[in-house]
Amino acid sequence: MSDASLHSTPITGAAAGEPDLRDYFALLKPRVMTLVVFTALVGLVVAPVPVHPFVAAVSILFIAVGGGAAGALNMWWDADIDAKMRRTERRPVPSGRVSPGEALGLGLALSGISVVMLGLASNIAAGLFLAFTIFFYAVIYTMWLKRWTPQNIVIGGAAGAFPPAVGWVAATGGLSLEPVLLFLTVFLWTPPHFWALALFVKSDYADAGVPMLTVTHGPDSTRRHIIAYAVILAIPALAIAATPIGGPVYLISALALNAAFIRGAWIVSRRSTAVAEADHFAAEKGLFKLSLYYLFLQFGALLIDASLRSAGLLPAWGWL
Ligand code: HEM
Ligand SMILES: CC(C)=CCC/C(C)=C/CC/C(C)=C/COP(=O)(O)OP(=O)(O)O
Repeated sequence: MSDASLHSTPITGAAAGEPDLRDYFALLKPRVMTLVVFTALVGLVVAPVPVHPFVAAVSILFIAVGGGAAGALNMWWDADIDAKMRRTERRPVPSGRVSPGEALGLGLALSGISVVMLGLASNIAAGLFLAFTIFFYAVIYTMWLKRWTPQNIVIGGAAGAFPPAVGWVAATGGLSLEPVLLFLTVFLWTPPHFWALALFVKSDYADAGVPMLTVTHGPDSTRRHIIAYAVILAIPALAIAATPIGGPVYLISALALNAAFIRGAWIVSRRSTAVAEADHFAAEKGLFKLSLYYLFLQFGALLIDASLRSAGLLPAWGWL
């Protein structure tokens, strides 16, 4: 048996059952990927080069397939960790309903298909960028950083931040300031998004031996990190408002959402574990939820400004 298959030995027995299509779909991490794919869609739509709707739809479809492929590779490699955490123990591989080989095969096949199809549908640069993104999540983050350093989320978070830039490259064939700012926004958003959650599922990571910041540096340090990232995040998020893809709707949303996110992070940063435990981590759970609304609404606002612009209702905008 290879190292890799040893690494992802599934639980068998009572927990195991016959797989159905839903198990294979679950390997693609569909819920998390919806937001990833939405950010890629926005990157593609707000780019200054108009894309034929069919090409746009096919490109987004294969970015979604690529994201799913990366999820399957992550679930293949992480089956041993997932088996030790309550949140993840019922996933298809640790529960024994899907074999590690099937998860690996699906991940590799969908990676190949998505990269080639995105390259054909849009351009080679976008295909290569998607391949790099899948590699970054499956290999750099999952196989290397996640088990090695508490900075796993910070560095590995880049994988989840590439998709809007992949969408932009699919439309334009190149990069500029705007996709870099979109990247930075998701990149700096990821640590507070994840650490807020890690504060209330801390014991799970400790049990699985994953060196999350909450485990290695403790909750107080994690709380300070959360407020620091929330404040720095506002810089690229607000800078986008000053570029040609910004607009009044984005500007107002960015001001309101960043203020709300900083406020939520500030409240979390001022709490002790004892206070948090007393109210069942209400503020931490609230911040995690807010993080999801934050990204969805911020990117949604860019779509609204782009629609206003293409309807001729918004003059040229931006000074960056
Ligand atoms: C290294 C980076 C990240 C880590 C470690 C992380 C971790 C997590 C975890 C552990 C959850 C809990 C629920 C679940 O397992 O589904 C979650 C939920 C979620 N994450 Fe992240 N996340 C990361 C990046 C991202 C990115 C880049 C996006 C989107 C742009 C995203 C979107 C979501 C969404 C939409 C949910 C809610 C899913 C649901 O409702 O079940 N995450 N994340
Ligand atoms: C287009 C493309 C290739 C996109 C990839 C997007 C990407 C990197 C998303 C990361 C989000 C995610 C599921 C993190 C979970 O981390 P984890 O695996 O440590 O969490 P877990 O404990 O839930 O498994």
